[in-house]
Amino acid sequence: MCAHNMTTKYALSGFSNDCVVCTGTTDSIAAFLAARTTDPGKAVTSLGSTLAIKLVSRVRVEDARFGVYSHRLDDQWLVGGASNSGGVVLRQLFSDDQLVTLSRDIDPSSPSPLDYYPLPKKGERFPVSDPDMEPRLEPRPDSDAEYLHGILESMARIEASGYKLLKELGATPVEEVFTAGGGAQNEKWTAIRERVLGVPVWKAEQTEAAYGAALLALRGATTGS
Ligand SMILES: Nc1ncnc2c1ncn2[C@@H]1O[C@H](COP(=O)(O)OP(=O)(O)O)[C@@H](O)[C@H]1O
Ligand SMILES: O=C(CO)[C@H](O)[C@H](O)COP(=O)(O)O
Repeated sequence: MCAHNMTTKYALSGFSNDCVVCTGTTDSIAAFLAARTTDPGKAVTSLGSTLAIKLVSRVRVEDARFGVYSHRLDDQWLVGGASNSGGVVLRQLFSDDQLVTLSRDIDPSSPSPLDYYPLPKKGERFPVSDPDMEPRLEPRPDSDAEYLHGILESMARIEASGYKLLKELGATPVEEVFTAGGGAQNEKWTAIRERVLGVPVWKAEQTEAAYGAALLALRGATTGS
């Protein structure tokens, strides 16, 4: 983080001379910061266009074979990765209104027998790094609600594989997950994920990454570090 007073050059663009500019961060780190959790074992899954996980760990973990990397978070580490699965696949198949109405017919306590690997196109980054992986979204049942249930459950399995992989690579095991992004609105999906992950899963109080970016800017502007 850093903060700089705007120079005359930028003031010419319409900003005042004392406007403070702070450098930002990526969307999933910003979403993590928005959730305001810092204890080891706490994590934030961002269910936006993609599925990104960030776990607070005492141990730094890096493994390019699986698309796993760490960012420093004060004296701890934010470890995780980003899957190409996520909301963009849902948008290819359903409108946001359909996601709401179809989800009403899903019983999250009942595991879906459908096994997919939902990707928008060829290629996965994490928890498997495979540029040639093909999307798997067949067979499609007659019922759209059953189809959505199978897709949400399959994405939950990808998320669970991600957290399991981080543990196997030496990260602090996940104990609790907060959710950010558009998918956080879906309570049925949250319940499915809680069953599949085996740890408590909550919607974060602030689900917008922009809120985390604003917190970061506040810290940069007030401490200058
Ligand atoms: N009710 C819902 N259930 C599950 N996913 C949803 C729902 N409503 C919207 N989404 C998904 O949320 C995504 C948008 O979330 P957002 O955080 O704005 O994504 P991003 O900023 O990464 O593009 C869309 O891809 C959409 O499929
Ligand atoms: O897929 C993404 C954006 O579309 C992810 O948010 C991004 O790859 C995650 O990056 P980082 O881990 O550095 O926050």
